Amino acid sequence: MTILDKIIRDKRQEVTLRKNLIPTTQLESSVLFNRTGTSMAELLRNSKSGIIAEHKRRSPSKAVINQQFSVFDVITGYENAGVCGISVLTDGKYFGGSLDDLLTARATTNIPLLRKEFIIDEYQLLEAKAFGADVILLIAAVLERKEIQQLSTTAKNLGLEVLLEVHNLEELEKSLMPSIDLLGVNNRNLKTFEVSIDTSKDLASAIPDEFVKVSESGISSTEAIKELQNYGYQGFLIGEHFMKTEHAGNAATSFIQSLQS
Ligand SMILES: O=C(O)c1ccccc1NCC(=O)[C@H](O)[C@H](O)COP(=O)(O)O
Repeated sequence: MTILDKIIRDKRQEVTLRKNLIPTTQLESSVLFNRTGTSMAELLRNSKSGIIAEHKRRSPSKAVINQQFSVFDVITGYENAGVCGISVLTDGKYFGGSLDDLLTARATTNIPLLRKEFIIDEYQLLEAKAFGADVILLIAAVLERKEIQQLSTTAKNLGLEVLLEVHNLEELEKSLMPSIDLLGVNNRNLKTFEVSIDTSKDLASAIPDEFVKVSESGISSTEAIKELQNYGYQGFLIGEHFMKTEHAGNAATSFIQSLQS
C-alpha cells in the first residue's frame, strides 16, 4: 500500500465521521457559504510572478517543516509578499492542517484560497465553501474520470474554481474537461516522493491553452520558475521552500522580488 493509498483510506473514514458530526444544512448556513471570491485563475493569467504560497506544517515526505508559525503570521506575510493565491492544507493526520486553518486564513486575507485536501466526496466541497475556500483541488491519481466530472461540476455550481492535479500523461488525458479551471502538474510522485520539475516540462505541451498551467512541488529557485514560464506555466505552488525558513512571508517576499528583478 502506498502512502497515497493510506491517505485515501483514512480520508474515507474521516469524511464518514465528519458527515455524522456536521450536517450539510449546517455547512450551507455558514456566513461564508454565499461569499463571492476573487478568481485565482484570472490573477495568475495576469501576474508576472504567479506564486501560490502554501501553509504547510508537515508532510509525509519531510515530517516536520514548521510547527511554530501562526496561521495569521504566515498568511499576512504571504499577502505582503504579493502572492496570487494561498494554499492551505486542511488534512490533519498527515499534514497537521485543519479547516480551522482555512477559516483563519479567510479571516486574514481576501487573496484567493485553495483548500489543499484529498477530495473524494461532495461533502468536502460544501466544507470548502463554508470555511472560505475559493479553489478546490482534485487529484487525478485517486479519482475516476466520472468522479472528476461530478466533483468538478458540483464545485463550479458552488462558485468554486477547480485545480486538477496530474502527474503523468494518462492522468492528464482522462481528466481534461470544461469544468476544470487550472491544470496542475505535481512534480512530486505521490507514491514514491521523487521530485523533478522535468515532470512539468514533459507534460506542458499536452495541456490545452484554455487551462491555466500550474507547476506544483519541489520548486526552490527563481531559475526554475523562469524555465517553467518558458513552457507556458503561469502558476507555481510553493510550500516547503517558504515554510522551512525563519519567516515564511519574508522568504516569499525576497523570492518574488528576485523573480521580478
Ligand atoms: O508533500 C508531500 O510530502 C506530499 C505527500 C503525499 C501527498 C501530497 C503531498 N504534498 C502535497 C503537495 O502537493 C505539496 O504540498 C505542494 O505541491 C507544495 O509542495 P512543496 O513546495 O514541495 O512543499
